[in-house]
Amino acid sequence: MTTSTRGASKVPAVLVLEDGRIFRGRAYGAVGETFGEAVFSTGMTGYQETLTDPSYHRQVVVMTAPHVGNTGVNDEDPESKKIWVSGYVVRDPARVPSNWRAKRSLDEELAAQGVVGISGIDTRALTRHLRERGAMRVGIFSGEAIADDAQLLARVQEAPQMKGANLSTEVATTETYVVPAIGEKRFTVAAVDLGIKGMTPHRMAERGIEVHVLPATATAEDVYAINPDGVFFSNGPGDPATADHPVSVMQAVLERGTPLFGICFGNQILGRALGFGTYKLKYGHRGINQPVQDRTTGKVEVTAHNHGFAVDAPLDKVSDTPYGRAEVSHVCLNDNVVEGLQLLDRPAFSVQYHPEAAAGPHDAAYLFDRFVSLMEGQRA
Ligand SMILES: NC(=O)CC[C@H](N)C(=O)O
Repeated sequence: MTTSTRGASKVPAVLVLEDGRIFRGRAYGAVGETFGEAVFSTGMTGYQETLTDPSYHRQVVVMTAPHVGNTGVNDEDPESKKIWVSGYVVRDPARVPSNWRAKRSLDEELAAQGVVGISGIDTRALTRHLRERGAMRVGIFSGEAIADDAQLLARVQEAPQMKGANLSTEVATTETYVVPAIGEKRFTVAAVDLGIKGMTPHRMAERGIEVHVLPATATAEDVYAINPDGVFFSNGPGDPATADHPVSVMQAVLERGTPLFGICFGNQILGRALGFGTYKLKYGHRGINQPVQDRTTGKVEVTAHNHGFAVDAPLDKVSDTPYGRAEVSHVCLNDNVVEGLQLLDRPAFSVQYHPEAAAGPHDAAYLFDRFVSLMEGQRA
């Protein structure tokens, strides 16, 4: 393991928000420039899993935890093959990473993957700004990329918006691959990859499921070609209002009544498939400490979130949909945002948060068992 002290970089860097607010600090990771949607994560641990979550594609993540990089980077925790965040913002990077699994420092890893970051800025003030004004476009510029403030601001204002962005095919697999069941194989699941995290098929494999991970462009024929016991729709980046293709595939699955489970983007797609709308939250939910109530049991769980959009469905009544009755099964106790949906007449449900929870609490792991029960029910 190396003990790089690059965390104390002297290269100047500047962060420019689209509304003109500017923060000055030092380069962290790669030196250069980057653009994205500024969002904050309240997770105090699990930065490797955050960085490698494909749902963060085109987002610049601000860490509210003041110390980042303390445990370095290992080869076991990534959720995908690369870092997906488009930029990274930290208050006080670790100078000397220390952990028995660490292979290199976070600063080195960001630099090696060409991810531009900034450190040494007041992340608390930045987070409060985003919470008050809402998530917005941002640019980070370091070293020679720094120019006149007005020029940088103009470039940030030209960057693409997250609203209306269709991004799944930019992050998903292009070839189907199979994650084998661990132990005895009990079920086959077709998982439509819209930006899937590695832990999700793993949580299924642990329950005897052989998971066929299909590209985001998979058709209903592709799904049924593997003769699945259940169909899964993953998390993923972008605006669910653009996900017309997965919505139509999901409608075909609902039509046939195959057990169906969706996570995050998958929940938004179920919402749309049932005829509900989706909308952009002011600043979203990102972190591993969000309280959610499972209204089917009354239990409250602490959960991992990463979403900037949400489903617009009534909380207080059962809705009639083309696929039978549907209800909101889970709700966020901070702000009453819809966190889960379930059908009452067909074996289908979804959650807006992350029961695979890496990093994070394991309170919601029971949802994978619910999916298994639906598949068992279908066989009985
Ligand atoms: N993690 C996810 O699947 C995120 C879904 C969607 N891109 C959102 O921001 O709400």
